[in-house]
Amino acid sequence: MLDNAPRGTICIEDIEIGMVRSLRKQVTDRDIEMFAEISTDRNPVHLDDDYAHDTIFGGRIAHGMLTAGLISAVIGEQLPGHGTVYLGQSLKFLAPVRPDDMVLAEVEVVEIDHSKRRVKMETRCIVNGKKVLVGEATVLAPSRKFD
Ligand SMILES: C[C@@H](O)CC(=O)SCCNC(=O)CCNC(=O)[C@H](O)C(C)(C)COP(=O)(O)OP(=O)(O)OC[C@H]1O[C@@H](n2cnc3c(N)ncnc32)[C@H](O)[C@@H]1OP(=O)(O)O
Repeated sequence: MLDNAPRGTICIEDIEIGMVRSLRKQVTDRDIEMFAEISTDRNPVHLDDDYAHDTIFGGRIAHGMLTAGLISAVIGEQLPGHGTVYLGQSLKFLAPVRPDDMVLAEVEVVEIDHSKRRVKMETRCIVNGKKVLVGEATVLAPSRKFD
């Protein structure tokens, strides 16, 4: 399930420190199976109940990069939005995301370099009020001058 968050582009000229955008998505078994298919990462901790039961997680969990993909979606669809180029992203996976967890993915602008059109953002994913992923993104933002 995806929020009906506004889509589009916020150009570098309109981006301000402290701006926040987010989406909510429930991570389903189907998402995990599709991500395994697309990425070819078939680690049984994601796909095999019996195997996952005997791990530190006690059950299947989502791929970390699937969760991280939700950050990419906020950046590419909302802030800055369409036309953004991802330059870098750090990630720390702090807690597992389990099938059917509702993930809130959030990005917050912390630094803007207008001369280079670069924006740094704190990025985080939250499940039931707990941070499961944190990191920092650097992006090249679209500009009205290059429309
Ligand atoms: C490749 C794929 O197929 C596999 C995947 O995608 S797996 C899915 C993605 N990963 C996860 O879901 C893991 C989520 N993380 C966790 O569940 C926990 O971090 C952990 C179980 C791995 C460790 O938790 P815990 O044993 O409770 O560790 P502590 O909280 O006690 O912390 C101990 C120190 O380690 C530091 N630390 C913990 N997690 C991270 C992290 N993700 N990145 C960096 N550092 C981490 C923590 O700060 C503590 O440090 P300190 O200096 O001792 O205070």
